[in-house]
Amino acid sequence: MLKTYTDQYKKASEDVQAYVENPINAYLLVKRLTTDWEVVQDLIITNTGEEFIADFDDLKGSLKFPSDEDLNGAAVALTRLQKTYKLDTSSLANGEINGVKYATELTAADCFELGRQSYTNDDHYHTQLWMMEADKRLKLEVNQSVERSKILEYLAFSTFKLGDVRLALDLTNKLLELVPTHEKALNNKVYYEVEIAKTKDIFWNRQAKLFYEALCREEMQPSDEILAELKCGYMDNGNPFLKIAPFKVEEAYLDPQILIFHDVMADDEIATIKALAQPRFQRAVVQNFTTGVMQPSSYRIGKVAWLKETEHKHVADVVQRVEDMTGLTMKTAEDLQVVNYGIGGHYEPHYDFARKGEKNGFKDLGTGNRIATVLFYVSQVENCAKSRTGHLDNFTTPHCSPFPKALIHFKGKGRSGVWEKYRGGLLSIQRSSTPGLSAYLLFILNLVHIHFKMSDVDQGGATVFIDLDVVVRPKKGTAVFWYNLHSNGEGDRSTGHAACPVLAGSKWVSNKWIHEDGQLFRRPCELERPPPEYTI
Ligand SMILES: O=C(O)CCC(=O)C(=O)O
Ligand SMILES: [Fe+2]
Repeated sequence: MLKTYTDQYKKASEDVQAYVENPINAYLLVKRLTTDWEVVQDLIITNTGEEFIADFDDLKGSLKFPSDEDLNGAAVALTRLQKTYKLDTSSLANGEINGVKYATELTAADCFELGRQSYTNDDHYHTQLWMMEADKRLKLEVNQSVERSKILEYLAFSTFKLGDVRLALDLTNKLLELVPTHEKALNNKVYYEVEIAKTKDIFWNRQAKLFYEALCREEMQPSDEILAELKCGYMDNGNPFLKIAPFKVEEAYLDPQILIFHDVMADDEIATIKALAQPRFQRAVVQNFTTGVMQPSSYRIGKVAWLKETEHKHVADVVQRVEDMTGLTMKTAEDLQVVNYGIGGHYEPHYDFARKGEKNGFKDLGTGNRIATVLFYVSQVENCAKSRTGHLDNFTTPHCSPFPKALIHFKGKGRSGVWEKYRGGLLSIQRSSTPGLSAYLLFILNLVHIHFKMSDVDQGGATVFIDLDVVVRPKKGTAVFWYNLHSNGEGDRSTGHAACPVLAGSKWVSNKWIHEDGQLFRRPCELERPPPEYTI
């Protein structure tokens, strides 16, 4: 303890002005004279006589020591600087600012105190950072400057406040290993366990949010192995009309299959859809899982309108196209939903299907659960596709490989399609070898040289699949298709997805939600037995 003071004193005396101008030193100096001083005082009290203590109290009175408020001020100043200039906690604790060593190293106790002060200010983010640093430093200290249990107590609680209940429980368990009778920890443990049990049902937890945000910034993507398997080409699904103009399709993911269809909504259709939707837009609502009530929520910010096929030929044409694209009947589908997001508009991670235990689900509709989604991009978020290059600049998946080595079957048994090679620069079509419903997929080889690169995020608003690391950028006239349910009717939990906040401009999409009823002979069976939808 004494050494800490003499070291600090020596350093400060070299150049008093320079010493206190540094925020780390300023904090340390104030700390030595507040919380640390109390320890000194305690030491003296236990070791010496009354007389000295009287002198000591006089001394403290006359010298005007910094108060707890001063300490808090110094700590807040340091964390503010840390936040503004993104200063790394470990470097600060080493006495460094932006790579330059200015000050004395902090002890575990100094870091702990910074954490404690941050905690007093309800700044759980910095509490967590500093408590973690304190814990790290403590491991290296011979004479431990603070008790680990104290660090863990704050760390666990701030971690809980930051939303990571599981980690909070973990830390609390560690604390209980050290102090099994720690009353607060025992209570918190029970509380955290209950919270975890409750939130099992809530898809929207902090972890999901972190993935969602990272995906929106395009910081993640599927592994190279997965990307290498993705194909793109032309598909006519065996539909005679489409032989002339087959769909231009690419895979964004294989299992579950996510397909991107290009040029499936014409400009005049888009104009009609926008014109019909505009006057009847209403704030988007979501269904409360427990009560079944439709209500506005901060997790979905946008405006919504519904269009019927009977209203306009263009709407009917688009719906017919969905049938052609998917092979699924539209008889039991919901009306076409049009959504408009303004700046900051978004839809946080969710499933399109009704989960087990969800109140109401789609019971009113009486057509079963939402088996599949076709999501049209009715507008392009400005500049979104600007950096894509290549012959087929309509393909948005940057990694799709145009040259399959073998014929790839459209996933599923019932409707087997074939990715066909393009030989010697000519298109060739090969009929699927599977009898019954057949599908065709034309494939262009050799001539197509796709050279895509991931660009910086331009204006946000992508659709992201948070378990798969798939990012689909909005592109006018394009649609994404995926099955929400396994072929046995169980919800596919890997289809969790979200609409990233729009950074600039406005984003229009249109959903066609296809339902289970009537699809028995239309949907291909899955090759493997699907996993059960885990229950809540
Ligand atoms: O707007 C998007 O990108 C996704 C919308 C969506 O997931 C939904 O409306 O259910
Ligand atoms: Fe959705």
